[in-house]
Amino acid sequence: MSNASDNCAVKIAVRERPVRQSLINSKESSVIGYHPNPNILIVEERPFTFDYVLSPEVTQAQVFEDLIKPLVKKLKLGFNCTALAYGQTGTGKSYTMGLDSTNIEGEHIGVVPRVLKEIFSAETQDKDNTENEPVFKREISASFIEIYNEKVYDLLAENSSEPIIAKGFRYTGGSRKPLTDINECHAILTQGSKNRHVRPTKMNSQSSRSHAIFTIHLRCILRNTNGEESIISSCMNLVDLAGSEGVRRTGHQGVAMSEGVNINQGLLSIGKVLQAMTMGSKVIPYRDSVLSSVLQDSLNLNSYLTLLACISPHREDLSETLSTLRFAQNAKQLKNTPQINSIIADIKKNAKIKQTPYKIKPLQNNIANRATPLKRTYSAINGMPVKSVIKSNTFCTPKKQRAEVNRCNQTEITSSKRPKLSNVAMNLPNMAQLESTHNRESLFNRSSDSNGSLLSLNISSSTAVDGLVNNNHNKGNTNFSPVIRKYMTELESGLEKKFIDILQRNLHVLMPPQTPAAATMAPHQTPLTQSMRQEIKSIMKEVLQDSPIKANAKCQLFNTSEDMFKVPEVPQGVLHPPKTSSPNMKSDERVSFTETFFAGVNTSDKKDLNKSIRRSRRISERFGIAHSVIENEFQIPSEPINESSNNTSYLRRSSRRSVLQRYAEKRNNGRLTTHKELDEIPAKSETSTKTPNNKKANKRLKDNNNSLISQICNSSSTSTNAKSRLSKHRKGVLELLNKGSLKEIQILPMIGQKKAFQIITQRTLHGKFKTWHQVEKLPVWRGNEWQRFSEANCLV
Ligand SMILES: Nc1ncnc2c1ncn2[C@@H]1O[C@H](COP(=O)(O)OP(=O)(O)OP(=O)(O)O)[C@@H](O)[C@H]1O
Repeated sequence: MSNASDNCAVKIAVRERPVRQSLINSKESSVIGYHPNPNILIVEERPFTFDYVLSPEVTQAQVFEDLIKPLVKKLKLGFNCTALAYGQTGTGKSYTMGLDSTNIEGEHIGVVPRVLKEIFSAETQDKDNTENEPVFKREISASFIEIYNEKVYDLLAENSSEPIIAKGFRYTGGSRKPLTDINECHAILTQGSKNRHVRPTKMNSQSSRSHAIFTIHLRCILRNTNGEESIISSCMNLVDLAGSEGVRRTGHQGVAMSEGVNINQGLLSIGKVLQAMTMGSKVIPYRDSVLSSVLQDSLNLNSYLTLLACISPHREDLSETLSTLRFAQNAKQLKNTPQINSIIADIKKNAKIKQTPYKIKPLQNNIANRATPLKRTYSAINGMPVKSVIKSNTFCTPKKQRAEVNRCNQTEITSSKRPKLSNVAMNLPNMAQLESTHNRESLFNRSSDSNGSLLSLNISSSTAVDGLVNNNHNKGNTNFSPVIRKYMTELESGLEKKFIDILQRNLHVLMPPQTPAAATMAPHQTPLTQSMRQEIKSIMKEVLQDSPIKANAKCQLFNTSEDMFKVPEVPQGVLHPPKTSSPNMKSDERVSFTETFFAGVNTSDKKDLNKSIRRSRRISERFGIAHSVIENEFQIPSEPINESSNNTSYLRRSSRRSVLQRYAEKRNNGRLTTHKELDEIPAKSETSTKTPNNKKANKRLKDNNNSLISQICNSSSTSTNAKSRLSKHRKGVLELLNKGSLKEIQILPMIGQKKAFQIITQRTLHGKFKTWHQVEKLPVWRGNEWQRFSEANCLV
């Protein structure tokens, strides 16, 4: 057996079960091979690497020591933890987790009873250990539920045969039984295990037909020498998933078969959740099944996760074994960043904190939510790792907890060669500090670091910048200015959160350390540096772009003159109005193009301009004009302006798009291509002149597109009245939506493949769209998508 660091948030282990009794005489050799490297397992000559590889000889006690005991430590420190047993039916998941009531004592005792024993024995030790910060009170409770046929059953309830939650409802928790000693634990474990749905199958005489979740809730009330109390609450989910199974092998029919289908569906949804988490998706498909929705609070990036994949040594189980190993390997990609969120959650219980106008939770959550794999590394605050920020925001931690936080921070920083931040973690405000300030900002007040870096977010010691913050030292209450508050009430709730978040993230920029000169000035006279202006501008842009606030509001918001937001002059030679007498474009084409392209384009904004350039490409396709003509005509740069090094995504997307287009053209010609051939195809404009086959395809495509599009162009040119031109244009676009193919509809700005598909589906369902109102009411638009679509297509 190998080991992984205790600090690693995700641990993946594989355990091979012993040979089944029924096959013991077959003398068949195991399909599982072991490598000299203890982390590597070989199946059919394919190596798989895991944190722990457990052979059949590994005992239950060793499994607990290596995999679960570290989780118990984290649980006591206030982290949420999850241990998940996954694998084929009959591979020992229930045996390992200890949820099968026959193995509650002796050497075969499983994970759950061992965890409970550990918690109770640790409690006694803690009481004896005077060095630790005193735990005034510790409350342990447990809940035990199962998910059977997409319904949740409370195994500890009196009437456990009645489901408590069915699909579509949000699970809020089963009944919690308080535990005071180990005997009570055994009693509830036996009770719950007996109530589980079990059925003998061809593979396992005691096969669990449900996913079981045993949750241990721990709530510690700490009281320091001053009599101040703080609460840590955390939970540990011990999950015994039902075994994946093929109907063919279990030979099930009827109810048993539908059980199997539901089991597999639940497991599939867990796989999807883990995959979405590893990919850093914003949307995690928790709602796909009851199992994933119940595990929503434990299967996230904020908790410690140990996955135990159970496999069989038998050749007949090989495909299931490989599938389990693949599942475990995918889960290995997870990079969780656990937090002691339970303390933060408990802060709101403090009455004094409750009085503060702006909540702590949104910011904490925002930082936490940003901790996706992509964004996890740095927070917006001074490049501090998000983990450090969150941890340094925790306070009134017991000694052990603080030491743990420091250790985590230091490990992380040294490993990534970041500037030393240990003093941030060391300077955690304690309860007394909190009491003395008892305001929202105390959470963000970090002692400034020795280098005088921007770590100092101490609002009360900074000068308020241009009315942004209204300091009132006497009242001990620092707050946003009334101006900001006024506009914040106008913001939609989602935007308000975003606004607070952005402001708070940027406070260090808005409030530089007080200089002697600045101190003598009235707040509204405090000079704004160029970088501050830029920062404020970007904040405002981010916040206000979708908001209903009037344009001049931003000036009032920052109590400053309009020139702060003055846009720089249009860069020369970047984008020019159309030439009036170019032989390249027909006048009607120019009118339509100008209308479409210049609508809402802010030429001074590079980002906006780049967007427009992309749009110009789509529009040129729509008008069937070579893009080079439009580029010449309007002097649009052929490549977007480099905003920053990370702006290559556009280029990548564009090149991918062109490859796809070229591929589609080849396919239209009825020829299958290899990638090599594909690379040899010249770009679209060239193909039309060089390859006869492609020429044909191009013509066909172009004709299709342009028959509809030309109507828009022609109609625009014939009318002189702007209003009637607009209505004709709207009609033309509507016709495109009504008649266009998937590809044609995608030509429209703001319409991607998915949206085009949705529109066509709606068209098929309900018939042609007669008015724009019908289009607007389609369920395909989310948020402000409709608005953006209508603006981009000049429909308003
Ligand atoms: N490592 C092991 N050592 C000893 N016995 C084991 C081991 N693993 C499994 N077994 C035995 O194999 C049998 C099946 O195990 P178990 O019921 O835990 O499988 P399971 O994966 O939970 O199956 P299902 O998903 O169908 O519930 C049990 O009788 C158990 O005692």
